[in-house]
Amino acid sequence: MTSCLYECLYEVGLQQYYPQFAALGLRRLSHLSQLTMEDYPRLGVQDMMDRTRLFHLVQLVKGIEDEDDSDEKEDRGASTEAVCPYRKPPPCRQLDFSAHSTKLTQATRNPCADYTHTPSCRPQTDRETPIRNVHTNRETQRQSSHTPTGTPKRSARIDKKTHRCHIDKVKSRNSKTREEKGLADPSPRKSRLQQEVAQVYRVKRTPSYSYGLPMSSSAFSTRELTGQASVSAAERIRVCVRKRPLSRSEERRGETDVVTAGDRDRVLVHEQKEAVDLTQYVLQHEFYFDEVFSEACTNEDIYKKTAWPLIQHIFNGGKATCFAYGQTGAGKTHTMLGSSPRRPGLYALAAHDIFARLAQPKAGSGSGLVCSLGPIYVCVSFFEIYCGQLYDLLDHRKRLFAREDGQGVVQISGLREVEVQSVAALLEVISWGSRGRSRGMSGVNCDSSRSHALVQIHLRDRMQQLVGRSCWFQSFIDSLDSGILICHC
Ligand SMILES: Nc1ncnc2c1ncn2[C@@H]1O[C@H](COP(=O)(O)OP(=O)(O)OP(=O)(O)O)[C@@H](O)[C@H]1O
Repeated sequence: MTSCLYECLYEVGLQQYYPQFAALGLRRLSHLSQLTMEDYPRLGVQDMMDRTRLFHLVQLVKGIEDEDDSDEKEDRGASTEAVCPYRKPPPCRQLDFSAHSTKLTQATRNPCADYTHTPSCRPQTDRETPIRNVHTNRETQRQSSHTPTGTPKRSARIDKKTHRCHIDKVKSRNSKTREEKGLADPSPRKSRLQQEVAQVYRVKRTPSYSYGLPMSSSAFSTRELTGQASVSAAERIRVCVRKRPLSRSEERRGETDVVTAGDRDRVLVHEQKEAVDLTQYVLQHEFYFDEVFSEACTNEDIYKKTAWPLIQHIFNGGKATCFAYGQTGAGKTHTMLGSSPRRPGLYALAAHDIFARLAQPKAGSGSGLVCSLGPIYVCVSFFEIYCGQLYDLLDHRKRLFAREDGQGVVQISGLREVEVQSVAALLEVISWGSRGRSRGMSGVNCDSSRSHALVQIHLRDRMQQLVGRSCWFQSFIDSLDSGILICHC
């Protein structure tokens, strides 16, 4: 660890400070171990990110020095232990999860070290349980190099890589020295950095913890009791989650996937955290839903479990709503419209089923549909809510108004309804209407729909009476008597 200070500073993106380091006589990597945080301003390191990077680098150098020291002590034999009264205990963060309060974790103070291990001030709660060190160094590197929002953090990325490289260099130098001295190679020991893996804590569900299904929900209690994700017929609103894979551009940017679609009803969100002593750890949140679809699921899988039962419901004279909700770029359009004609979305799959059902002989009576007045017609309307205003997408974006009728039911006055007689016609109407939607570019989606869209498919008898209705929302919800909420993440 004699030189390569510039090289190391360069690796962590701090090379611009090298002249100040040199001016203050810091020319070797080993000199960094003398630095304290009070020295940072004198070196011109004011920026918070740069301070963090420098801190990590200094800790690394100290770790390597400690390792060298203990290696040498081992080489010299146990008798030398008596010479140094301060045998350094292994670094150990004792996290006390029994307290509810904001009791601070106190790291073991090392009398030999020339720095004080800053106590972590992460609030301790009995909802957080350390589970295991799940990440290898490489995984930790991936995890820790990103903020929870996925922004790459150069310092952390560089840290582990550079540090490893230096550990290897130092180790090879040490072993050479040992060989020269004729000493035996000590048993392989893991370096401090190699031992440094992100702790994962899972947030446990407690009565006051209300993520996911309400604890009062029948599904929740059934699941709790039987351990199964059974769905009771009485459940009228189901909430499902679809997780999309990282996009190519996200992968290119090296972003981390922080969501895991667990079992069929569970989602895990891995929240990257950093304690004040800059220790990285991961807080895992568990969320429960009626159904969880992983990135491996197709639109067909989702349709079968979500929208298909709704179609059966409308043929029994009911009203149903399918509401796709999620932040921009989460995959609502992908689910609802599909990505290509060969990979249809929920609209198309539903349209096929509706017309297939209508084509069945005695569709009305056989299916339980109330259609004593003869054949049933399929009518479509399509409008959007943009900046608080309603626009008819099937009528040249005509401005619409929501009004309450005598029964207190909200009606969209002036909304155009188009009768369709085939699947192709229905899809053509939807795709024609979609072209009129307000679009824009968002941070994560270059072709982002900037409005809330609402497709309604009405089944009417020849007296124009409504005998069944399905609504297909993207982002917007209305009163519904039965429905599916597909959240996207
Ligand atoms: N499950 C998925 N599998 C593969 N790619 C997906 C998936 N979900 C979304 N994508 C892709 O992600 C990108 C954004 O998806 P999409 O346009 O559907 O998002 P959105 O939620 O409708 O966004 P916005 O609200 O901005 O319109 C698209 O390129 C889409 O193909």
